[in-house]
Amino acid sequence: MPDTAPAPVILGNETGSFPHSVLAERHPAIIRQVRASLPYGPHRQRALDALLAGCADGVIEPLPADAHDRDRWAAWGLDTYAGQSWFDVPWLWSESYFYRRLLEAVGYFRPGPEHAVDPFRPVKTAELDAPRTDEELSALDRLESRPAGERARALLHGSLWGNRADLGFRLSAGGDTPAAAPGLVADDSEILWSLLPPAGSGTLCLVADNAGRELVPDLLLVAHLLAEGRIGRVVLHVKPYPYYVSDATPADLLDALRRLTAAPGAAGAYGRLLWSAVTDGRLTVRAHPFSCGPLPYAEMPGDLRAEFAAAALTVVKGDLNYRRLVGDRRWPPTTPFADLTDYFPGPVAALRTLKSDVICGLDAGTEAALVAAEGQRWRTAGTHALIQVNAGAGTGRTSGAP
Ligand SMILES: O=P(O)(O)OC[C@H]1O[C@](O)(CO)[C@@H](O)[C@@H]1O
Repeated sequence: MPDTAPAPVILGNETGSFPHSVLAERHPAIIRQVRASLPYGPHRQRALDALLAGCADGVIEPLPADAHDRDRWAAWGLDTYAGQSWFDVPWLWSESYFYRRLLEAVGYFRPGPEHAVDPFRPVKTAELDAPRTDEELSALDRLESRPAGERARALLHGSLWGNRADLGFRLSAGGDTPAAAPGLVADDSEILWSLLPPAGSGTLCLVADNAGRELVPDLLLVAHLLAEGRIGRVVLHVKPYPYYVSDATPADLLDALRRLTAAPGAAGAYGRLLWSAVTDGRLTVRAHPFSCGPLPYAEMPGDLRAEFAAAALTVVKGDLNYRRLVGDRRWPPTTPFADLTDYFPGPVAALRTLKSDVICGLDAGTEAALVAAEGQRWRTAGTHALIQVNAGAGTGRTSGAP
């Protein structure tokens, strides 16, 4: 980011701010939801009690000495932040560590009956099995007769707006997804398509966000791109363990694939295409530890950097990934997206509905209109979305143009 002075890092210590409400209200609500979803024994209940008490006024505790990932978290800053208030360290860091502590409390990484039991699985499967998912899948049949360009656009928008299906978000948004959206605050979709030309044989990296009703449309988009020959290969990056309630793990991907292949009509055909793409190696899955890391992508490790560098395009889905992509800071909203993503090793696109304060790449008129209509609520309400692309990332060019 050559000429862009770093903006202040977002912390959670301002009472009344959105980050503060996530730490003070949403995290306790998530703990309550987890204990209502699965019957944890007394030992786990006590650990959840301790985490709940610590969320309110405690300090960040280190991981147990025998935790398998203690060194990794030390490298990610735990030794610096342990002993400090959850509210006084970077918000991105404290949110991420909260999920690691939650998994510790429920014994996710420990030998025993709770080992690898996803505490969020009941809510994820309820969403995937909901009749609404059937309705969304059957809508695909109507799309089949439309021209390829129209189908592509619809599937891109399905993947984009699927990002509203975030279960953690709904815990504090009144129990349902926000009302239909007025539109995009930035739309670089033409540049995105130019990076995925017809007869393209390149690799698409898709950094997934939520499982269920977001992952399904992501998969449909990917299936379409493979079927139309716009890409030769897809690498789907998911989380190695449960995270931010609804983030997709490898198990969630299998659930989504099974859901699709069992569906009638066009959805089933897409599902079978994806199934064979997995079996013949055109669709591969990565669950890199850094995907659950508390740091911005600017600090990604070399192996991940090399993977993204080799892709024709990396599509980064969702709000959390956006925060990690541009840096979880109070950027002036007109800061160019390209300036903040130039460090990325190859062309990169963000598909995101706006659910936290971070924003960049707006033109001044758009920002002014949003503020005039809504104050600052547009930043967090989940009712706006964006498609931003930096086609020159990794080349030293700072423009969005290819
Ligand atoms: O599922 P998404 O789009 O990443 O959204 C999750 C978002 O929810 C929050 O937990 C609160 O907004 C953010 O921390 C995060 O950015």
